[in-house]
Amino acid sequence: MVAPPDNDVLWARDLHHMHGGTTALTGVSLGVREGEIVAVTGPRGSGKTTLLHCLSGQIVPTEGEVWFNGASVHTLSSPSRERLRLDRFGWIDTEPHLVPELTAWENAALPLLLRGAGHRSAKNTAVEWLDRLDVGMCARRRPARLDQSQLQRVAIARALATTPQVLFADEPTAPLHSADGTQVLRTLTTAARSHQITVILATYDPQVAALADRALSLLDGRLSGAVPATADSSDEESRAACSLSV
Ligand SMILES: Nc1ncnc2c1ncn2[C@@H]1O[C@H](COP(=O)(O)OP(=O)(O)OP(=O)(O)O)[C@@H](O)[C@H]1O
Repeated sequence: MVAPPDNDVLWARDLHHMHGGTTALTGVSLGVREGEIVAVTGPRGSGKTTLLHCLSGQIVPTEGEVWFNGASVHTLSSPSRERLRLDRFGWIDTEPHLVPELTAWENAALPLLLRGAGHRSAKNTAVEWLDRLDVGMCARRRPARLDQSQLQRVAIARALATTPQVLFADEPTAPLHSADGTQVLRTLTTAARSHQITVILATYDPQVAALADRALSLLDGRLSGAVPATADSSDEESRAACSLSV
């Protein structure tokens, strides 16, 4: 095995992955620096979700290596990968997947409680993040009483509450309408920048990718291009505006 470069928080070499008989990734290599926001773009079925699952240790690639902070992930046992995900990574899915019996703040506090945080401190942190995501007023409501946008904001608060070293987001704004999705994403990227959280963001939407520092493009499981994401001046303005409150 070849050790990764020192300045990459995440590094993958020659990833191949098969789902049964379907090839999902073919020879993908990449490095991500600490605090970087990287968009993984590509059409449906191009391998974005599979790449995020391999990088976050949810699945072990059929071939290839994944390294986090200079340590190999692909050789870890399943419980060690689970521990790594709980301690260092955050995950935002397309669907929020909240626990229906818990209130919004209890959902947002859950990863902190699983890490052993005290009840009061976990609640305070969860409520702070709900406030930042404009759903503080929903803190005591259960998921059944929240709309789609509020549910996804709670899921994002839950992912950010632990201040993960790397946050993986798989089409996080797909269920939201365009303006709401853009606003949620700007809040997420601004929060990540101000807390030095590395973000790997899968999206098929070029406007979403434009909020990242850099975009990688997948096609049929292969990296087909790496381009600097082009943020326009209104994005820069909104980043500055959001940084005041997040
Ligand atoms: N669990 C699975 N079983 C069988 N094939 C799968 C499975 N998951 C993904 N695939 C296949 O692997 C390929 C890559 O899928 P993947 O979900 O990673 O792509 P994607 O770019 O994230 O697509 P989408 O945007 O639709 O989620 C596709 O051909 C898909 O049909």
